[in-house]
Amino acid sequence: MIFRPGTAVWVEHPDLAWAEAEVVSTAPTRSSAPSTITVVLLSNGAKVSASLLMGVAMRCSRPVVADGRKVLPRDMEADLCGVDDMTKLIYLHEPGVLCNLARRYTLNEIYTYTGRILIAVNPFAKLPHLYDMHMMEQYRGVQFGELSPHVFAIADASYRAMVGENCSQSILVSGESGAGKTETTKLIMRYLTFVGGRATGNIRSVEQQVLEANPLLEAFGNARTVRNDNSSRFGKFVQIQFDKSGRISGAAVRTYLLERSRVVQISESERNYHCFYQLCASGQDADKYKLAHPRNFNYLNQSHTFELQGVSDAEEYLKTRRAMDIVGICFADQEAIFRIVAAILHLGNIEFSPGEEFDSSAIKDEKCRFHLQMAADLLMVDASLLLSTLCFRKIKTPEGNIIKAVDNSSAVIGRDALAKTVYARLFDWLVDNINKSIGQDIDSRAQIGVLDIYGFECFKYNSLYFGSSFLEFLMALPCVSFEQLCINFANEKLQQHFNKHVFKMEQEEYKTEEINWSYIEFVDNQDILDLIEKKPIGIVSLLDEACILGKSTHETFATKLFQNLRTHPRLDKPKLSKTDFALSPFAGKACPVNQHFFLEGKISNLEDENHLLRQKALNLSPRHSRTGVPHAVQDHSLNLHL
Ligand SMILES: Nc1ncnc2c1ncn2[C@@H]1O[C@H](COP(=O)(O)OP(=O)(O)OP(=O)(O)O)[C@@H](O)[C@H]1O
Repeated sequence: MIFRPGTAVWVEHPDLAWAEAEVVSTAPTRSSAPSTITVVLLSNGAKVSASLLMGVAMRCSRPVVADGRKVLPRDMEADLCGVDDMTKLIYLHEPGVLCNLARRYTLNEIYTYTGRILIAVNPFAKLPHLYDMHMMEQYRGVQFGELSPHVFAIADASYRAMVGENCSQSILVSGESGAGKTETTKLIMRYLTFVGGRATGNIRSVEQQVLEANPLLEAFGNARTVRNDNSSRFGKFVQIQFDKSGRISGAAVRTYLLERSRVVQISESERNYHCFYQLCASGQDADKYKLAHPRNFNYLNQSHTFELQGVSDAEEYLKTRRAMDIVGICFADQEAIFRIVAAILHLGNIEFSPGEEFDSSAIKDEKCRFHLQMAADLLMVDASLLLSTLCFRKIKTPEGNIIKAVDNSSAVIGRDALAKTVYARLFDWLVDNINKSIGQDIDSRAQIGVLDIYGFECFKYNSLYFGSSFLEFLMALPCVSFEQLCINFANEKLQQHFNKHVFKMEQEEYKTEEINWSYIEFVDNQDILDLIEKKPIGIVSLLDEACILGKSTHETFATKLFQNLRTHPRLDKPKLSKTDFALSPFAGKACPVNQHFFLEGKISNLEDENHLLRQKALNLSPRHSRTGVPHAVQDHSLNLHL
């Protein structure tokens, strides 16, 4: 593209993302430097700062100097109402796409296609006419693309492909927190039950059953974040199964990547999982488990947000109980579930002080002893055994086991690891029960899977792990956890799947069939996948190795990482740090900030879930049930073989 005076352009803008502009003049280009051009903003830019545009002060309608690389061509003849498929745009670049979506959004058109991909812009308003029965009737069996873009069209296309090609289908719903993934997933399920509804009169439909299980999944898997009061902190794959005649015959819910770190660590203005607050507000049940206001519990009071606007936790508690009834969880199991929730809160209040011996720990005071006793009683384990499990570790050697005391911070890490694991197992147990209630068809002919999973998370800093000494710094960050690495890795995998099917395989086929086509360039992210997962030298393998070696530190890990992978184009070493490393993910092109994985404190902490808990497995065995805890709960949540 040659920019001449008068050329219509988009110019990157610190507040608006992109602003409409027109080229005034171009500076002479030297081959070594990017050309700079002078443009005039077309909008009233009185409040716009020009600091990002080469730092030159800018005022309304005055020419500004812009970095030539941040100026993109603008289609002057683009339809003011936008186009329903982005592939019709003359310039398919970021400002073109955003402008098209914005134009359509102002006309209440929240859906737009990009080929077979549907982009949904969250309306944050109820649009019942978009999803009523009449709308479903309209989209039924209609060729994709014939009607306006709609989530029902996607669902219909996959249903018809499943029936016509006798082949299972998947729909991926991705986006950042609050984008509307869960709502979209529900709409897809509603449409699928509309076209493939079970021909049974009074049996609750699968959609109803999956939806009825939602309050339960949400109570244990959703939390308030800075972006969404009811953010799902887990990925979900709903499989709707169909029989020979295309009728729904069963369903299953699989969950992924529950954000375990949230159980023990929350940022300001966020909340822990809803169930903790619900139980604290439950009145008699809270008294029974010696619970009080959330501000009294370490796992809840790291943030000062205890309530949600317009939500009564006491009422939500009753709804959760009702959902448990619907899903068929008996009263005894329900009691056991909430005992575990209460136990986790008490566990979090167990604090340690230095023990008498060097590098040892002991329970801090009488108050902590009370919480220890409560946690042990609720988990039905021996209190002194629980304490010694937290304050000592067992090291296996060829000569036999060695029992070694651990210092305060290690005891805290062990405590938190225990809380996270107990919670994660409880969540898995709930999902298993929901699946039993919905009923799966193991003989189904084909299925449609809907994957609702968080998109790339790009915070200023994503932490790989942290030591307690680092906590204050971390509290200031929007969100930090090892899980972000896993989430982004999962998204890289999905991107690779997409690349493989949309670009690689398609183009291979053209080649085989000798079809004349022009090769489409795409960013292949295989190299970032290799960087993370390749064995024996990849980030995960090196981390595993560091965890096995007891003496690893962040420095030794970083040294090893750069020794082995320094030349990898996706790995960067920030200049001013010995322990940071930065990855350039697939989505990094769109993110101004690379993801930094801080490695501070002790890397041996990385043992937490795996190694340390395996150690504890040797120490802590559950006491026999005194009050007849149901087997199912013992199997899945109390008897954790810690
Ligand atoms: N199609 C829609 N129509 C109306 N409102 C919507 C729609 N999609 C989303 N919303 C609104 O946006 C809110 C957030 O949506 P949702 O919970 O689906 O986001 P999400 O992408 O699943 O977020 P998270 O990843 O944090 O769980 C919803 O509670 C709802 O108010």
